[in-house]
Amino acid sequence: MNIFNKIHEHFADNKPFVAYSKPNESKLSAFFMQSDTLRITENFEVSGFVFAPFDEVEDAILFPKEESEFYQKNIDFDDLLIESESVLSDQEDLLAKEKHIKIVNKAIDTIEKSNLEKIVISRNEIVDLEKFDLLRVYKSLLKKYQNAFVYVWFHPKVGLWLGATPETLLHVEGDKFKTMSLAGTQVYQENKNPEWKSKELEEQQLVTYFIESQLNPISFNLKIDATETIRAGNLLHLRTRVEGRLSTNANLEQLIRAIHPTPAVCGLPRKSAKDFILNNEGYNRTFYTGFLGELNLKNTTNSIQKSQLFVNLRCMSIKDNSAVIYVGGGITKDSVAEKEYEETVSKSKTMKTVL
Ligand SMILES: C=C(O[C@H]1C=CC=C(C(=O)O)[C@@H]1O)C(=O)O
Repeated sequence: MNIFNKIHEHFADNKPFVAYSKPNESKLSAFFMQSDTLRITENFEVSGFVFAPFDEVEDAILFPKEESEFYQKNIDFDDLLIESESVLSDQEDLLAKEKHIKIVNKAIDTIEKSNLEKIVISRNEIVDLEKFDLLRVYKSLLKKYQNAFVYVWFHPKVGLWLGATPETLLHVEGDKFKTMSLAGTQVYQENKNPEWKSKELEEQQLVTYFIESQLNPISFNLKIDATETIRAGNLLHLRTRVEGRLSTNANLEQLIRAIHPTPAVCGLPRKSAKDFILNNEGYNRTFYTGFLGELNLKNTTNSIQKSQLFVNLRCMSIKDNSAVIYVGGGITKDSVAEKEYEETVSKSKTMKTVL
């Protein structure tokens, strides 16, 4: 059966599934579950697909490999036919703007008066939908964001999520791993070379330093590449790739817990930034800024176990007839609250343009 029909059928039958395409791969993979029993993983030792929340005290949901039907298909996403997209009216919610600016100002104030260097402040935006056609929206995401990890994830007891994230949390194969420091944002402009200000350069550098210092005790041969500009839809970010080998006395769980959540989604120092977020954002991020992806799947060519995890950014959950879009940005002492709000507006367009 066509993989899209299978997604449609599974969703109509209210059964759990996930479908995804990895960055720059013309391939769609999917796990289809027969049972809707909610499975979780605490130590990341099992094989399957994991969907983990921002706050590690909440459960990471697992679609176990052995309980799912795994599908994979090569698809040229350029060839996908998409019915015309509806145009959403772009009305600004002034109350939401005021609220975000207020929290950002509080974060700046707290940074100035404490040892906090960075806090990622986010908000959610609810968009009413006249109708929601899952396949149309998912196909639009696949076609539009081919260099992202593009997914649709559903569990009847949890909800429906879609996203197109530019950020890798971890790729692990045997003892080799890769990760990245991704932060700093500006709107992409055609034929214009990006210029980065010190606020963005420092904000991203903090993430790189954090990753390096967290990985040093559990790895060796750590290699940190030069920082580059990457495009993610209508935006540009700063990215530094990091790779290394995991020490023999360390495991995947330690690796994940060492770097999640990075200061690209939480802040620095991690614990105080997280406390600030939980006490001030005023909503539960749930799976936004968590991570998701393949966990301990066997590479068919060399039998080595492989995990490919991505940070859940540029995402939305769908509830009844509305989309909840999640957006945030890194706040430092040099932030200007109004600009930070504008940045979240730009980030919300990644999802809004496909609705
Ligand atoms: C927190 C988000 O983005 C992160 C990733 C890239 C750039 C970011 C920034 O410039 O603030 C954020 O750290 C988001 O998209 O909601």
